[in-house]
Amino acid sequence: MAEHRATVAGLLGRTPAVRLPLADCLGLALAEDLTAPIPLPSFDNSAMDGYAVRSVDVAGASQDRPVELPVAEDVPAGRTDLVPLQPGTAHRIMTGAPVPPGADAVVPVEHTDAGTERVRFLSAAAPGRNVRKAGEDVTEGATVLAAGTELGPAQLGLAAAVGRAELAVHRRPRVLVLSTGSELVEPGARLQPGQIYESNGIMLAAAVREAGGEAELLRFVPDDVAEFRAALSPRLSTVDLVLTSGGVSAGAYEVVKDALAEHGVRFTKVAVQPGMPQGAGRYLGVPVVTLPGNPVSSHVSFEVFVRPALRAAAGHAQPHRPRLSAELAEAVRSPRGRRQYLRGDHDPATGRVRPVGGPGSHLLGSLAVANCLIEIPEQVTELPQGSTVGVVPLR
Ligand SMILES: Nc1nc2c(c(=O)[nH]1)N[C@H]1C(S)=C(S)[C@@H](COP(=O)(O)OP(=O)(O)OC[C@H]3O[C@@H](n4cnc5c(N)ncnc54)[C@H](O)[C@@H]3O)O[C@H]1N2
Ligand code: MOO
Ligand SMILES: [Mg+2]
Repeated sequence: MAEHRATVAGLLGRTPAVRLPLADCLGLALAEDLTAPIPLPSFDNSAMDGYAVRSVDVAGASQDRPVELPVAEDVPAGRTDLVPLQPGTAHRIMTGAPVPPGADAVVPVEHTDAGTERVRFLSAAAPGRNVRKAGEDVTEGATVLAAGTELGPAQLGLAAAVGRAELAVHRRPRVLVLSTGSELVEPGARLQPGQIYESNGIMLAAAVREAGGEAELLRFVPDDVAEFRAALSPRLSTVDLVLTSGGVSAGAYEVVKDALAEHGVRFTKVAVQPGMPQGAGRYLGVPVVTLPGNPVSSHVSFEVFVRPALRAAAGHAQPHRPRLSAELAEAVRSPRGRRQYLRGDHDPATGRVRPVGGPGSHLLGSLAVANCLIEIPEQVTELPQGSTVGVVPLR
């Protein structure tokens, strides 16, 4: 299990760094430490709409004994010429506008009569009140995001706030998803007896994209070695990974195994259920991971082996999904010797998880209503209701 995971992870190198506009960086991993060329805030500014004052000038002001000052300047946000505040005067100031030199507090407009020529203060203000100090959030030169950080909305906002228009990020890994099987038919077409609709390709391509990769999908490769190689070869030069589904177990017509084993791709049985038959290696120099064809096996083994490897290749410092502990809502049994990934319904509110569907790796219906995988270790055969189990939320 751990060995196969390491093999798959070892196949993929980091994708190169590229500079992209911020709007194209969502979900990607930073390829550089982001430092702040300016502090944040970049200048002392007002937290409130009101009046900038010297706190000593409004000391003792109250509802009953207002203090009145002349309004010498009007400072909206965006005003760039800073006029110092003279003692005994006030500047009308708006939220985000620069606090003038000489002022040490802002009195909110609600604590005044809102005058424009002269203003009456109905309360005092301690020094520093409602002033957002330069650098109190981010100091100039500080590393604000480390390389490997996933760029979400807040991280992109911060990059813009410190003045960056572009960032160096790892480009998305390019994955060719190739589903094999002579029984597979395009969804929407008429099914002959013995045929099924192709579903792994669309599922795996979506999983690749969800993991942060780019997917090219090739869906109807028949169980024929020559046709399989012919489909694969012209695409090898443009992809970082080939991900196949089907044709890897023990029967006849195992097209993936038959086409790739002699080229050095290693096929093994991994002590995991679902997802036992696996293959990994290089075909003509290009990393290949071969997933079993049963839909649940395909999905789960993508989650367990491929997703973390893809995310690590894309530069993510945290390639794994978070793993939680939860309380089993019902007892489970598990065969010895293979780590089980049961499909589960996890309720974060109660911390309880209930297995959904059975262990069969064709049970796509129950996979689709599950929101997590429940991990049962290899040596565990029975767990009573109320046991603590590891849970990997899938969405
Ligand atoms: N004698 C043995 N038989 C099997 C073994 C074994 O060890 N000995 N392992 C079983 C396990 S476990 C799995 S998992 C499957 C893996 O099979 P393959 O990877 O060879 O996949 P196929 O035989 O091509 O297909 C299996 C199953 O999945 C359906 N399938 C395949 N591709 C798609 C697709 N793109 N969309 C929808 N459904 C797909 C296919 O029709 C089969 O029903 O082998 C067991 N057998
Ligand atoms: O490993 Mo198979 O994936 O048990 O169904
Ligand atoms: Mg097979």
